[in-house]
Amino acid sequence: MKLLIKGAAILTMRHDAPFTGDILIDGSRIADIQPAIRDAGADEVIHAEGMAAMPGLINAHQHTPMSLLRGFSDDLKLMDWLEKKMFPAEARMTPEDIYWGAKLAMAEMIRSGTTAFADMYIHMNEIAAAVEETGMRASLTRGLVFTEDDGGRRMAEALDLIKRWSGKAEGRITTMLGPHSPYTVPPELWREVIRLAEQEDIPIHTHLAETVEEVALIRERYNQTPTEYLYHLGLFEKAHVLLAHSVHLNRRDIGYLRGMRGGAAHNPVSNLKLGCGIAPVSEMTEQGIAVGIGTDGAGSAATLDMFEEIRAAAWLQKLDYGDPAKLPAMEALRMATAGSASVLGIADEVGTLEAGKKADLILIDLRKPHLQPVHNLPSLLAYCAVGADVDTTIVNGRVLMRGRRLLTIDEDELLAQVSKRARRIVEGI
Ligand SMILES: CSC[C@H]1O[C@@H](n2cnc3c(O)ncnc32)[C@H](O)[C@@H]1O
Ligand SMILES: [Zn+2]
Repeated sequence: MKLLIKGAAILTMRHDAPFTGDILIDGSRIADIQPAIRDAGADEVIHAEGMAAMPGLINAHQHTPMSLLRGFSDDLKLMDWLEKKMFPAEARMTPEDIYWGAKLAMAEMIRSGTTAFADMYIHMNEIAAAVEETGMRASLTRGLVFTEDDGGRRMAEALDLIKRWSGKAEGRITTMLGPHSPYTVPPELWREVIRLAEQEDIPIHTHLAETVEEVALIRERYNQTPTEYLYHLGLFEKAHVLLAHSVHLNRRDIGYLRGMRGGAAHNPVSNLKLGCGIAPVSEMTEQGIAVGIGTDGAGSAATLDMFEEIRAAAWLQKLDYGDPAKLPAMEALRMATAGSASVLGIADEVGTLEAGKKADLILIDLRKPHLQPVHNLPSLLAYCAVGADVDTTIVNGRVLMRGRRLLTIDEDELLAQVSKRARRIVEGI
């Protein structure tokens, strides 16, 4: 199947300068990308004059089923929010709830231009099934919270996920191991996970240094910063690691991350809403550490619109330094595409628009008052666009949304399932 996109304003992310041109997709990959592609023998043509084409956004840290908990509990400190509200609600979620919650998140992501995401949660078989059906790309992780002995059940589930789903759904699914954080997993289990990750070459997805309370707790327990603690366990040397949040890192901590495989997933809106702080993403990138952008779950972030995150990331760096030159538009867009792809370990395949790469891309309709005139395309996309401006979403060469109509999800059925399940889960909590 050959699909030709004609006349778009193309931002490849490999080069800074946009150009007007055509993109030829053959099967799951980009076959050609040029100012004009003639006689390509395409089965289908999308006329994209007036639209921008860019790589699909990659949400580098998510808990998809938490979309069921959106708006249920806000304005609390992280630990209160997790322990008093989220954990009790999650304990009530059935595998079917997880499936529909994940699908709700995927509908929102496809609608707002996200083509791939990294997810950490429970009941991962149901999430994997939803990924297979919706056509998205995902890195899936069974979250491991070892607050009490569970006889190794959670670890067995984590390994089962990896065995069952790595490389599945036409190669759209990858997997990681997911020790939740330095404060919910004891050192002996961290050692076991790191040993396994090194031995089997499995990446690790974790939360790091999200709050000052976490920093104080790890200081009290181990007399180290959270980053120092994981460094001394050998984490950054032995595995590819996805570090969600990474807010409270000092200069020495950033030094421990230099040369690591993977990188940090910056979650600016969640950090703002939970009052956590501003992650030192400019220092990290200056030190050669890859940084991607994610939303965190909709329970903390509110929406899964990556355009909001791109904007928040840029605003926060400018504010933090009192310098509007910090995190310019192009760099913020690159963070949410190529940066996230590096953190997920899929940068060879996605994150930029290039012949030979997987065809994960979006078309944004610029024919709107808030997106005119087009003086500078990266500036419009980073500072003015919203998820609802996305017209078309393509993953692995397959069109998942066209003209804002979802093609792999029955939204009426989805919304009916979600409303009845969400009410039952939170009742009385
Ligand atoms: C065991 S699956 C993942 C686990 O993470 C919880 N979670 C959601 N948001 C955050 C956050 O910002 N920091 C730490 N943990 C978070 C979620 O509720 C799941 O229980
Ligand atoms: Zn999280």
